[in-house]
Amino acid sequence: MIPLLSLRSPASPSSALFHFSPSPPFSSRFTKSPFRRFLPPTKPSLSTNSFSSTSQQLGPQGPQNQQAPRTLFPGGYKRPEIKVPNFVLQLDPDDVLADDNALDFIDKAVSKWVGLVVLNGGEGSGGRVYEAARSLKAVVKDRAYLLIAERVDIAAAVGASGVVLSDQGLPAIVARNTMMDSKSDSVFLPLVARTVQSSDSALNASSSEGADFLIYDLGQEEHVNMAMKTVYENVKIPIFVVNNNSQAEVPSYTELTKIFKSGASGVVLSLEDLRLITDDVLSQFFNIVYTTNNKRQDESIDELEMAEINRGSHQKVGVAGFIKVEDREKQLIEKERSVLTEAINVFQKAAPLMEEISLLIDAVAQIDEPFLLAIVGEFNSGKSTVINALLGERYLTEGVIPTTNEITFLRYSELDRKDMQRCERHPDGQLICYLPAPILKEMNIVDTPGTNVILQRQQRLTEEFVPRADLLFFVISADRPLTESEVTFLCYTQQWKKKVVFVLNKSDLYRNTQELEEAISFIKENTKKLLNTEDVTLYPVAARLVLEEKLSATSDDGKKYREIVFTESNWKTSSFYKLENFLYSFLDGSTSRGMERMKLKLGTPIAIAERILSACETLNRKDCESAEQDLSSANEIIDSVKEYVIKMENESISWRRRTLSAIDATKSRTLELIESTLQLSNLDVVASFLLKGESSTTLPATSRIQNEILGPAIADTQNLLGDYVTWLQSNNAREGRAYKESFEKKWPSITFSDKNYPLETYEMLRKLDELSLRAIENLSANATSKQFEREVREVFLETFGGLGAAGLSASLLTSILPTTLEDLLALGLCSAGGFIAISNFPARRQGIIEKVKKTADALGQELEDAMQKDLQETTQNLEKFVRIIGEPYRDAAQNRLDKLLEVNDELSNVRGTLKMLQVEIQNLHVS
Ligand SMILES: Nc1nc2c(ncn2[C@@H]2O[C@H](COP(=O)(O)OP(=O)(O)OP(=O)(O)O)[C@@H](O)[C@H]2O)c(=O)[nH]1
Repeated sequence: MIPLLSLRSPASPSSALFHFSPSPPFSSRFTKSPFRRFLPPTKPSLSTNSFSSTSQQLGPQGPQNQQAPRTLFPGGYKRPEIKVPNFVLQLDPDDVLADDNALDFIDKAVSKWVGLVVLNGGEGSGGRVYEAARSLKAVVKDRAYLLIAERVDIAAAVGASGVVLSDQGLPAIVARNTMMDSKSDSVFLPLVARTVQSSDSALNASSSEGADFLIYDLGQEEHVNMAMKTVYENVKIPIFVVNNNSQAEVPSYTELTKIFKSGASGVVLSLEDLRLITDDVLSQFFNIVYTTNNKRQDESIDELEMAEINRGSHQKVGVAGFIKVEDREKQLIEKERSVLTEAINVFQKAAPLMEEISLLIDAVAQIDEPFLLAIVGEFNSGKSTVINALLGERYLTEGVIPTTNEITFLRYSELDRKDMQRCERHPDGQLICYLPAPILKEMNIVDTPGTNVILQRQQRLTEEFVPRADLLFFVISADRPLTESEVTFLCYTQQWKKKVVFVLNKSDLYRNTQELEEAISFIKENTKKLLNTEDVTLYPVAARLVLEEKLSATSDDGKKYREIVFTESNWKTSSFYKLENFLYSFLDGSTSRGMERMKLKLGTPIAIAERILSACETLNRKDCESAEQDLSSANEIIDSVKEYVIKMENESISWRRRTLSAIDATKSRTLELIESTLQLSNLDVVASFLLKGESSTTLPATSRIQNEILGPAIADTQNLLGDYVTWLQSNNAREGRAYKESFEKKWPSITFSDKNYPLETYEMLRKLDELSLRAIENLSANATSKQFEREVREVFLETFGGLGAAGLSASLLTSILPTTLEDLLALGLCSAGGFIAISNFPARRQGIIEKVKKTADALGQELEDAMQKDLQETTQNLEKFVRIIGEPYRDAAQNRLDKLLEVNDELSNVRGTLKMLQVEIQNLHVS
């Protein structure tokens, strides 16, 4: 850790910019940090039953509802970012449960001003806290972070973002791990905040504890201003202040501004406080804050630029931090810049939410920056000591406990004294220190936090920094060569294709060269396998001894040290010199080592681009699959109407059968009646026709036909067909609704107003000509029975009309013969008597029977056709309806697929261009 010799306003409010990542990594001064965009999902997250299961959703608006892909960093976790300045709303369970309006108010508050909601869990009963936490979670959603104070169990149970621990509460690491176990599917690490009441505990919580932010209760501090100053200057995580002893009812606008200006990241408010502060005050406060911050940011950039100019322009000389570069190389750098700029455009199109793209943006912006050497390794391996030994001064703090908590960026600056340095805290949190060490004229060196520290934040900082380094010095401690966690970290560095030089530090711990050689060969053997290369560079060093030698050397620039190195054959010091030589040989672009440095430097952004490209390709492939799936699902739904049609056809068979069997039954009963009426033996009828003539009263059979057969049959059939029509219409309406719902449910992100559909769309579901009903509506029992009577009368008259009263006696014979067979006998007898006319009777009767049968069959056919037509009309209407409402979904899927395929082509082009660029870089040779 850098001793703050001339720390320039390190924690001025300018560091409290708009987003504060709890563990912000390095980012270039002039570009935004890539990790700033690790924002909490401020919009409601993607619903699981959305159109696709992957990143993009269908929609006329395009893929803006894209879900963030998991990060490329190990474990796939992101550190949640806390927006500052911000308000913390602190609530008791009673605030939430006892007050009916509270939830509405909280809803409004999180939509506007409040970024963090803390529910006090310490004192209330577990049940009430849980109940309140659930209600809060339902209201807050993902718009703000919900944290539960002191109750890790409840925070885990309700899926809260994290916990707030009191001064004496659970260790942060225990709370975080418990939360992580319960949130195994979350991309975001849980937040752990600590309530502190003194500057000492604030410092402790932020550094060794690894809390993500602090709630600082000023009520216990005697010298509030002094305590605040100490805390703000030394604590690098967001601090929200609360004054539980304050007499003031509610902080005024002036107070809020004062608190903010003092360096706090925000204020903790109760529900009551927040209710009393008007929206005007809050919006005014935020306006002022943002304006002030923007101004400060601009100012700080100006100052930094000035500092750059004052420092001298050696870093601007040359290209990409190189001296002696040829035109060819310059052209290559420009080419790389343009290729990568184009690649960035494509990546942003392919995966707009992939935060790592900003890594590439930064890398491209830094293409002209000096070579970046990062020293990585486990904590306590001696990273800071190695750097100090390289620089020849104890600039960085060394120690047996984790001492480097931040990314510390070392740059050259001409300062008056050799042991002098000037450090600045970058708005993103890392330290930039300007030192007068000559080696920094040619490269920037970065000290990173140890990788196997229990504080996850530090490990993440280093992991996130790795992609941007041009060369890694992997420091291994001689007392534990190549641990499991080192192997894991090493494999991670290879995901970014990093060139690694191993530095086996603390070699002085070995008793003899044999021990040293054994260690070297053990490390080399294993790293060769791990890195799949024969070319492993390893330097055994004893950095502490070298540093001491250098410090005790009298002359400048370590001349004495070099003399020692050359004169002494002590490997403990001489091997460090080899490491330095290796590094210095990198400096000259006209040598092959220097050229390798150039290749590494140019390779850094390309490796990042390749990694992002692979991620984009995977994402695009999945998205294409899901778009194809969506398209075929939409088509399947539309086509599934055919199955519905078949089902309806099948079901309609029974309706038709019922109708036909009703007609059949009527026909049979009518025929029966005809048979029984049209008999020669039916003397009553004959007599009544013959004697009474046309004016005779209606036959009993006629009224039976009308009242008992046709009347009820027609009414029944009309009802049946009425039911049939209703069945068709209601099925259509229900099915149409179901189709619409299934589209909406499957792809909730797509919303179409009904106005977008043609006017008659919904009408289609009801529309029906009702041909079947119309076919029967004119059928009258009265008219038909009259017709029947006429026919019967005709038959009788034609048969018996010529006999007269005398002839009738012959026919009396038949009065005792009741059946048709008997009719025939009667016919025989009568024929013998010469009554020929009677012989036509059976044929006439058969004629009527045929006629009735024909009429009934024709009616059956007519009804069947009409019913079929009604069915067709309804199913066709449904098909049309489903096509109309399904079309937008299908089109959206098709459009999305087309766009994705376009992006896929562009990604392939990027891959090709990157490959060519890589070949060109590999072909760079010393001229
Ligand atoms: N014996 C021996 N001890 C060393 C050597 N180099 C460093 N140390 C000691 O190892 C301890 C850790 O050194 P640091 O340089 O702070 O280690 P670091 O890797 O930067 O530690 P963090 O910043 O906490 O990750 C200190 O006590 C150093 O004095 C060495 O060459 N030999």
